[in-house]
Amino acid sequence: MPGGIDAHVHLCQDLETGPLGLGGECADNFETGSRSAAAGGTTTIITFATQTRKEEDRSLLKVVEAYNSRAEETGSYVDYGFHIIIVQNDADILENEMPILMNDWGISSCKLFLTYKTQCLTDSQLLDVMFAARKNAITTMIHAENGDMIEWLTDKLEQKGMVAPFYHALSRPPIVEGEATNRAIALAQLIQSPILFVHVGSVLGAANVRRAQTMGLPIYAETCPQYFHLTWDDLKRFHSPTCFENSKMICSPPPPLSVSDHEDLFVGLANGTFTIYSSDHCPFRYDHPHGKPSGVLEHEPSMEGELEHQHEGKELQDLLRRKQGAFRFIPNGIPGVETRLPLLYTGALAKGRISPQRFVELTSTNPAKLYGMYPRKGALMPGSDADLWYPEETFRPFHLTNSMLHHNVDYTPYEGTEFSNWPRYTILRGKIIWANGEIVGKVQDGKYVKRGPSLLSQGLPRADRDPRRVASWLYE
Ligand SMILES: NC(=O)NCCC(=O)O
Ligand SMILES: [Zn+2]
Repeated sequence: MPGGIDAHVHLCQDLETGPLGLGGECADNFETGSRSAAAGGTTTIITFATQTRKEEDRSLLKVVEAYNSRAEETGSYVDYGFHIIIVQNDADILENEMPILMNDWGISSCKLFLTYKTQCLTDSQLLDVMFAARKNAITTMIHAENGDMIEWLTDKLEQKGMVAPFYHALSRPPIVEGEATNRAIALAQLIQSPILFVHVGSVLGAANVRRAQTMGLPIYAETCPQYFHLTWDDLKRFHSPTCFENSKMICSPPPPLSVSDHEDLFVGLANGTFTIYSSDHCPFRYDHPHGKPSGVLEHEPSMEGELEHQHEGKELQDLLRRKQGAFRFIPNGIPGVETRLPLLYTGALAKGRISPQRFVELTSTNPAKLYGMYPRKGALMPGSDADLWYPEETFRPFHLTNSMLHHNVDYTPYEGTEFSNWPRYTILRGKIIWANGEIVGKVQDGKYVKRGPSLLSQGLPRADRDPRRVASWLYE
């Protein structure tokens, strides 16, 4: 199969993923994250360069340079690129720097947030950035959750003492994604802009996407393994519902309520509602004070009467065993770059839910087309990069343990899950980098990928272009 392209990987990133934009420390750098990608059959990753609202981050170009130097510091086992996360609607920057991002850096995608206090944009700010992106053939990616709903519900849950990790999902019921996808679709429709929803995790979100697609709007959606392999029950997997260890399963949007949601989402994988399948690898350690334990350490009531120095090793683990913390302070995100392809193989392809062709589209060809890398990437054709992965022809299923993985995270949400296949070889531009369970590539093998415009968003949408209904006149 063509090498996997994982278009949603957080590495070396300053992550501010709590409802108030609280940060956690990203556990993987380009060395460990790309090593994990290679071992899971992925040959290209697109990671994030993140603007903040600090004055020194006004320039998007400076942000990209800084993130690129993080990649160059260690090197990468697989090819890599960046999406730019934009959190300001600075007119000068958008006008002057977007063309340079596109033409000089080959960064043809930006990500915007409808949640997280430190990142989220208002509707008019969203329109500013989407409009600028559209004019530069840059694809807009949207994290679609209604931040105000989340914050309001979080406050109410806290007032009732419902703060354990298990309650994280109650602060983000499906309507949170439902409202935000609807709103972003309306904004995109208004200014005739293509958008891609990242990590769609609810049946409601998927239905909104499907309805927009049926109207002929250029709306695309990404989904991720956690929405097919975890449910709300996994948020109480460890010991008791109030146990802090359940923070290991916290990501946003949360896993769906039940396996019947999985079945509905599998339909979206098969019928094209979902364009791409990425990991949203967002790694936090459980044994690190700036990883998941922030959920206890940042929560004053949990820390009342505790000694200040209880921040490392066994003492930290002991604290986590005793305290439930509060989900508000737990960084959102779970690891998954290595398990992405084997999980889709096991859960969908091997079970006949999707065809081999669809598998390749979701994991490689469509991300290449969507993010301007096709046909260099995402295809087995003369002239394409020889990026491949080989599933085993006959394979004895096994149960995963975290020690088998190559990331720098001390757990996997899929501990104990049975896998019915795993890559025997991963090949990057003709060079074997993973063979028979061993990394055989070098951390300098990966190269930066300069991307072009999206192939999926070229041309105006077929939907209504009447200037009395939508602002098509903007482009005249
Ligand atoms: N998805 C998630 O829980 N973490 C990644 C950061 C984000 O929310 O975009
Ligand atoms: Zn996100």
